[in-house]
This record gives sequence, C-alpha cells and structure tokens, in this order.
Amino acid sequence: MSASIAIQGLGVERRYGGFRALKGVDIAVKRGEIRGLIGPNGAGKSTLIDVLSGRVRGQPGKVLLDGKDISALKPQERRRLGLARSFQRTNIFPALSVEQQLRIASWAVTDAGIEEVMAELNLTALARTPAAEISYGDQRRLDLALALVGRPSVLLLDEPAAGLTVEESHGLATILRDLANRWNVTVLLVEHDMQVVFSICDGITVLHLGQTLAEGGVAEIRADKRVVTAYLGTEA
Ligand SMILES: Nc1ncnc2c1ncn2[C@@H]1O[C@H](COP(=O)(O)OP(=O)(O)OP(=O)(O)O)[C@@H](O)[C@H]1O
Repeated sequence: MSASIAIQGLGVERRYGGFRALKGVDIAVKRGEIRGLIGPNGAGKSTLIDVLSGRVRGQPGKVLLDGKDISALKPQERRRLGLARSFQRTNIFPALSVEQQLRIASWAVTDAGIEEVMAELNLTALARTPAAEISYGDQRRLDLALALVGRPSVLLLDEPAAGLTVEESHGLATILRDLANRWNVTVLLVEHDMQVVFSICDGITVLHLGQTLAEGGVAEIRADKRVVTAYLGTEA
C-alpha cells in the first residue's frame, strides 16, 4: 500500500515552548497527486511543510519519502532525493538574472535541466534580466522554477499564487497542473486561493488548530459543514 504514497507524515508534532502548533498530524500524498493543504491562518500549514521539507527536525513524528524514513535528513539531503519546496515569501536575489538564480538553485541536484524549466515556466525570454526588473507575476513563476530545477519527484508549495491577480493565478494553476501530469510530479499545495485549489487538486487535506479537520475530494470538502464553518464560509 505504501508503495503508491510519495510523501507521508506520521504523527507529526511541532512545539514552540508549551504551544503545540502541530498535534500529531498524519498526511499521505499519493504518487502523481496534487493535494491541497488548506485551513485558516495559523492552522499549521507552513509548519507542516517545514517538517516535511526538513527545515524543522527533531520533533516527534516521522516523514517518509517513497516509504523511506527521511526524518533525520537535512533539507538539502531531501532535495537530492527528489523532495523540493518553495517558500511563502519570494526567494529571490534582486541583482541576479533569472538564469543565474536557477544555476545557484541547481547546485544540489545532478541534472538541473535549467533551459527546460525556463521554457516550461515561460521565463526563457527573461533569462538575462535581473529579478528586480521582472514583474511580480514573473517572480512567482521564478519561485516555482527554482523548486523545479532537477525535476523533483515531490514538490511542496507554500502559497505560490499569493499576491497574483485572478488571471495570473489561473495561469499559474494551469502550468502547475500540466507540469505535474507531464513530469509526474507529486504536489502538496498550500494555497488560500480556493479557485486555484478547487480547479487543480485531486484531493484536499484541511488543517485546523494543528490537527486534520477533514480529508477528501474537492466536492466532498466543499460540502463538509465543519470545513465551511472553520474556513470556507458560505460562499464555497
Ligand atoms: N516561531 C514561532 N514561534 C511561536 N509560534 C509560532 C512560530 N511560528 C509559527 N508559530 C505558530 O504556529 C501556528 C502555526 O503557524 P503556521 O504559520 O504554520 O500556520 P499557517 O496555517 O501556515 O498560517 P497562514 O495561512 O497564516 O500562513 C500559529 O499559531 C503560529 O502563530
């Protein structure tokens, strides 16, 4: 059964002093799936991404990649095994060109495929442009490109559509769905834009107060009264 699961968290905890930001969360993302991770501000979504990516270690619980226990590995070691992440805030050096930044990001991987990644993310024409001079929408696509160098098998994305216009968010969602299919990338997507989540996710996990509130398909989650009350509101 575990053979079809790409990334898994088991009993994941995160404590800040006496405060439990994650209270024994279990999550499993199947190979090739795009799973949305949603919930109110402070639910623990970014913290869970930090634990899965290895930024936070040494807490109770386990992280498995393709069934292998990677709980003790550092982020760059997980990256080499094919587990990549993006950050909520744009992760860019303003003075460096798009291509230079991708080259820096590729140090951890063997076959970066930078030209291919730029082409997929519509960044080729901007390869020599300093990041400070590209639009915010292009910067968000560069963030995604930075995580995609080396074609990771699992991608953890923390609010890739934050701050984008409706049109830009839609464009990013389309690229992501298409790439995930063609490159067979498994994606765990933290996102507050429900149009993005509902349009591209195969399944959704809802976190609330550091615990899993609900899991299911898009229609199931939209109809779940607990999720509507805790997060979606009446317009879902
Ligand atoms: N460094 C820290 N010290 C203490 N508490 C923290 C720290 N970082 C996060 N927290 C708390 O942990 C909880 C989970 O935060 P987290 O950022 O993971 O939530 P989130 O679901 O990603 O929220 P958002 O949607 O606003 O990004 C929150 O209550 C937050 O205040």
